[in-house]
Parts: sequence; C-alpha cells; structure tokens
Amino acid sequence: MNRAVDPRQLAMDADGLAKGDVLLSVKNVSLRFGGVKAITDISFDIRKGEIRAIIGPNGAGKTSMLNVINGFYTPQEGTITFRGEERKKIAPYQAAASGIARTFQNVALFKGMTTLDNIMAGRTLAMHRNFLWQLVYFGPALNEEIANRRKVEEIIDFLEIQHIRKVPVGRLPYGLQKRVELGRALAAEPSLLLLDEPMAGMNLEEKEDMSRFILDVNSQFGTTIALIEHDMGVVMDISDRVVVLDYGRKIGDGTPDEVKANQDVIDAYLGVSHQDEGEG
Ligand SMILES: Nc1ncnc2c1ncn2[C@@H]1O[C@H](COP(=O)(O)OP(=O)(O)OP(=O)(O)O)[C@@H](O)[C@H]1O
Repeated sequence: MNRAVDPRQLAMDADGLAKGDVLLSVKNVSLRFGGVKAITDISFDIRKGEIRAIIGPNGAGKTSMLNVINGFYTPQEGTITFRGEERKKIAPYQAAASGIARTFQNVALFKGMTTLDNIMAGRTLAMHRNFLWQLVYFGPALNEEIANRRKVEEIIDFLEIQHIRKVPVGRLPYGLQKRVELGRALAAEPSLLLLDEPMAGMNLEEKEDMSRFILDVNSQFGTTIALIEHDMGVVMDISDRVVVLDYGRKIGDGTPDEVKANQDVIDAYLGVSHQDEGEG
C-alpha cells in the first residue's frame, strides 16, 4: 500500500520539529534579585527556523531573559519548554548539551588561544566520547577527532576567517573577535543560538558583515536564532519576529512592522534615541 507522506515530515530534523513549530516557549516567567524585579510574568515563544529579536531599553530584562533560557538563572516563577520538555531549572552545561549555544555581550573567548583553538574548544560539546573511551578505542576516537576538525574548518571557511586561524584572538580587532565567538558557538551545532548584542561596538561595515552571517547561519544551517540587539535598523531588517521588554515586562510582540506600529513600544523605546537615553 502506498502511504501519503506528510510534507512537513520531510522538513523535520533530528529534534522531530518542522520549521515554524514552537521550539522554545517561555511561560509566565518572573525573576527577581532581592527587591529588583528583572523580569515580571513574561511569556513568548521561539519558532523553529526563525530569527527572533528581544529588544527594549537598558535594564529592561533582556540579558536576564537569555540567562533564564540557558540556565544561568532560575526564575522564581514560570517555566521554559524546550523541544517539548518543560523545565523550571536547568544547568548551563545541560542547556548547552541539549542544543542551546550562546554568545555574550562582552566577548567570552580564550584570548591567548588562536581562532582555530577557540572554535575547537566550542566543538568539545559535540564530542560524545569520554577520555577513557578514547584510550581504549584509539582508532574511532581518531576518526572523531578528524570529523571534528573538518567541521571546525567548515565553520572557519563559512565565516571567512581563514586568514586569522592561527592568530591569538586577543590580538584581533573587536569585530573579528565577535565573529570568532559566533564560530565558537556554531561549533557545537546548536539548534537554538542565543546572541547577546552581536553588533555592539561594531562599525557599519562590521555590522553589515555580521548581519549577513546571522542570516546565512539561519538559512544555510537552519539554526533558530534569538538575539538581543540595540541597533533598530538591524533588528527590523533581519528578524522574523520581535518581542519588546520594558522594565521587565513584555509590552510588544510581533513582526517588525507590527512592533514598529505599536504605540506602547514607540512610547517606551522607539520614540526616543537609545543614545539620548544612555546620556540622560
Ligand atoms: N545579577 C544581578 N543582580 C542584581 N540585579 C541584576 C542582576 N542582573 C540584572 N539585574 C537587574 O535586573 C534588571 C534587568 O537587567 P538586564 O541586564 O537583564 O537588562 P537588559 O535589558 O539586558 O539591559 P542592557 O540593555 O543594559 O544590557 C536591571 O535592573 C539590572 O540592574
């Protein structure tokens, strides 16, 4: 008998989700530091295959939200559901092992190590074999090492950083360090990539390059991306959907056009220049 194949099935990958399915959902999350309410009762979701931006003024709770998603902080209330698994608490290494990778506001790399070694370090997470296994099964372990190196070289080619592969990252300009950090996160082959201000401190050309790489990671690797970014031009250009926070609360959620037309968002954030705000 010839059974009809669900076309969505063909688009599914290892996690059993198709493009557009909910990959991660944040439900009624609240996070406090003593008396400071960093996040208050926030809910939103991230769909597989999309680029989702989280925006808002300084102190709105954006980084705290990423830290909840990847297990750095445990919220006092609410839950996170990732690939259908609901959880209240997860350790960062478990989040990483389950397919969530991230970059940081201030580049987090081993500054004395080369580009190649930093990206190789990011690959460690994808190595499933432990040291004892490698001792006993030297041959397969060697093959795994070769496969890992191949993947790392693929990422280096993809990010166009061949010329700096042997350079210690501490000697690189900031824009390139950010690109290496993206490579380090990609090396783990994440299904969800969290980027905390990937364009911060970059000039226009570097921002354009980074935007292109983010779009290419999304389209070529199929990686779902959630990013925090203050450059509204970039956010509105590259994001599928945007969630807007203000004083720890969600005040808007939708496509870039919907968010741009949302009066609460205009009043709280888009109406004032972020620059002016920081200087005030
Ligand atoms: N570890 C912490 N201890 C105490 N308060 C914190 C901590 N982390 C964040 N906060 C507070 O929580 C609130 C939200 O901070 P958060 O860094 O998440 O905002 P943000 O939107 O990422 O800001 P920015 O755009 O400036 O990075 C702020 O009032 C901040 O001072």
